[in-house]
Amino acid sequence: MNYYSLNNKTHKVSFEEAVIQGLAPDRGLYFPETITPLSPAFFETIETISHEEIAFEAIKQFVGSEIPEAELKQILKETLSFDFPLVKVEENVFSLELFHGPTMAFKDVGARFMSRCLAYFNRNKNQKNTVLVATSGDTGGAVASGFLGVKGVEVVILYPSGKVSDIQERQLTTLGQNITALEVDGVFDDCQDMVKKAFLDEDLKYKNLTSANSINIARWLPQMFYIFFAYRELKKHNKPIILSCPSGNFGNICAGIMAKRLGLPIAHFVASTNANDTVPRFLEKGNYEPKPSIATISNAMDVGNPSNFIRIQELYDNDLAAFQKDFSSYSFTDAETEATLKTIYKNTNYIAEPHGAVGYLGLKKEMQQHPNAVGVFLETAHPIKFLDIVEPALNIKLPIPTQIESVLHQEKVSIKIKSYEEMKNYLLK
Ligand SMILES: Cc1ncc(COP(=O)(O)O)c(C=O)c1O
Ligand SMILES: N[C@@H](CCOP(=O)(O)O)C(=O)O
Repeated sequence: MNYYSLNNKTHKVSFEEAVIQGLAPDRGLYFPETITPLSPAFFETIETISHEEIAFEAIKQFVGSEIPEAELKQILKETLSFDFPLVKVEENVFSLELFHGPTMAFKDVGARFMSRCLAYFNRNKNQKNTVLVATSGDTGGAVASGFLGVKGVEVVILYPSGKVSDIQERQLTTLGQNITALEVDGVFDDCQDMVKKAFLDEDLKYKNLTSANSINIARWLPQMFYIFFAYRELKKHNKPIILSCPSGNFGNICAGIMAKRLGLPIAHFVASTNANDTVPRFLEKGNYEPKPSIATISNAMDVGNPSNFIRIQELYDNDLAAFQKDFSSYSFTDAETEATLKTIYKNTNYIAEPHGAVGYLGLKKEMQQHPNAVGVFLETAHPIKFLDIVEPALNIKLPIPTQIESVLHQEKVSIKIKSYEEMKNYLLK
């Protein structure tokens, strides 16, 4: 399979090159040259197929022959070694819990898949790669865990100082070995801009930089799997499906749209955002006007200029009317989010966290227009990661899961930086 740059469609690379480069030399995101729907027979029997087999069917055309079938299946087996439960929250409303992996964030799947693809491509090479990653909270921890100890790979994580939760910060600053955390005096968008700028920097060419953000197709595409897993469980309801993704950088919802292009019958997508409302404003006014990100209690979605929006526009061929038919986007305040955490708990006993609560709000709003539908919102992280918000809001004490316990008493190690030049100096050292 070839991938083209969204800045120049004549620039094409293989899957391997796209994974190793991360971003195209012209700073464009890579996008698959073709998307071929899966056979109707696959969807007819999906409820009888294992997660690993579903994932293999979904991803194989995007990898092509560059990783042999047996190795790809092994990568998927290791990547998907935990549960993705679909939990009924209320009549016709389900939460797809994506937080049962090693760092309790939905990024675990993409990070584990990408690290294994990179290790496969590097198996006979004597070269080093530097993986750069910008995080607003969760990607950093998942990438740190997914790449820990991977031979020939150095990981550098940029995160906005003071804008991630305590547990998120521990997850990305305490592992050591081949993982370094750079604490940036700025917001997430500054971190993402620094990562993108580094790819164009001739002085850094020899570092073999790649990205482990959703910029990288091997981090982004596996996020399609979740929507297949949800459909596997929801199919029996025989109702139109509404999917709400709590959205920040819009990689997850964009992967959901890819799943629809593969034939998955999702009736409508909802991108639910916090106060960072660049996409809801676009849908309302037709102008894409990014603005600096605003700090909220759903901090991992504090993104003012969502990197994947350009991929979504490509999927709809920049046709706003077609896009609006399939897709809505709503923004919610912190007060609404916190009130919703409380209401869900009071009415159903379900413990959500701020990102999931934003997803729930968007789902409920959209479902008013689809009374015969069944809805699913993504619970993208475990509530423990936001205990400062969840515990006082619900007046409960959350037990500490084992995945989190191990980082709680480790010492934070980070390097504070203020500018691109400081990051570059660190990389050149
Ligand atoms: C917990 C959580 N929820 C939601 C999101 C938003 O996902 P996306 O950036 O793919 O829109 C993120 C960030 O990736 C996250 O970490
Ligand atoms: N929300 C993310 C931000 C980066 O997202 P990505 O999917 O584009 O890597 C985070 O939690 O770090």
